[in-house]
Amino acid sequence: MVSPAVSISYTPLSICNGNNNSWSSSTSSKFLRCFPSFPVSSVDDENAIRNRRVACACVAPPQDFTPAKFNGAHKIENLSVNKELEDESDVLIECRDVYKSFGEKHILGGVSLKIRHGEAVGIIGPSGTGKSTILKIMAGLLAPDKVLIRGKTRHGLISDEEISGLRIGLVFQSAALFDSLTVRENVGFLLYENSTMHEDQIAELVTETLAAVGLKGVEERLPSELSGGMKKRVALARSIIYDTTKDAIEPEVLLYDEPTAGLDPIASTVVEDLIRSVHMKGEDALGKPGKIASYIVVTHQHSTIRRAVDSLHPGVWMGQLDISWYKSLHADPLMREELFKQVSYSPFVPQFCFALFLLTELERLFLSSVP
Ligand SMILES: Nc1ncnc2c1ncn2[C@@H]1O[C@H](COP(=O)(O)OP(=O)(O)OP(=O)(O)O)[C@@H](O)[C@H]1O
Repeated sequence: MVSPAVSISYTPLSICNGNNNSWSSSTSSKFLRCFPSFPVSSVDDENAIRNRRVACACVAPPQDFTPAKFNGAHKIENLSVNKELEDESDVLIECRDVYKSFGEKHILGGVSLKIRHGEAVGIIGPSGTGKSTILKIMAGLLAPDKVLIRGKTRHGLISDEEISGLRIGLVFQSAALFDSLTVRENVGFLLYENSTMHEDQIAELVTETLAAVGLKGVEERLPSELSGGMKKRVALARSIIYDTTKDAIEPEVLLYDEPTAGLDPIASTVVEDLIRSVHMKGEDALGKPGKIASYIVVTHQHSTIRRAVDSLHPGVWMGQLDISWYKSLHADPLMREELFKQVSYSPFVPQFCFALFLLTELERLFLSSVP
């Protein structure tokens, strides 16, 4: 299993997205440039917006954390260098310098990220910055313009064959159920189409999988007869069902695109807890351990960050779970406040929090002075 240690400077999943960036090829050194650029770029806010630059903060401290380590930039560099020497064998997906444009619109300008085994990672950022796009690229649904994507055996553009090297599930923002198919047919779709399993076997497995996400007796309903929250749970069930007649073909990585968008707080909580429960560190509604090794959640909801990515348990902060936050320089101020609030709850990172807080306040002061 994974090395849980994550330092401020190390980026288990780091996005730095900017057309103008001049990072070097090493992931860690990219982040070193990215992080200090946070307040500096704010000085050139117009530029930052034009370049759609997304800065990232990775706030889980390393295992051997002592507050003294977060005294200054030189410390951050040292930590980063240490991490660079670490074993990379637990990296499930690595994207390096992913570029994507739609016509004249440059959406991703050199995004780099790593997903390690066991990580639960959140991605936040304003609308239109390419969060869904990067998920689709990772899932192989979109071809990037220029890229190096590594997923176990996978290099370059993703093909079906290569995907078999790493099993990825994607839960779409809209649930994306087939309206004319029943819940059973939706959840078992892949198995009906692609497996040698008998129909009764699939039906049984569908019922079991639905029960794992807390849904019972809805197998024969149409999607139009479900609430928004139920649809999301059906979509989740569809993404975690797998052919039990084969060895290990359940997805290893699940990508959630705004899984709680449009849900009320209670329905959101249910989905957030489900996301946790299907992770290998969780337990599903039937009490079985989850099978998903790692997941990424794109979200705009504070509660989802808190519940599905960041549980403020000290263990989390000590590295049982890696947490990354992405934030835009012009991000939703509430989201940013949430980030700092959560960070500052942690007794382990007071100095880092204080530094971030100061930087934010400085940036805010500067922005408020811009006419
Ligand atoms: N297939 C496509 N063709 C053309 N433009 C696209 C396509 N997919 C996405 N875009 C554009 O790319 C940009 C980024 O889209 P994306 O959905 O990745 O953003 P996002 O960060 O996930 O936004 P949101 O938070 O609103 O979901 C948007 O401006 C969108 O219009």
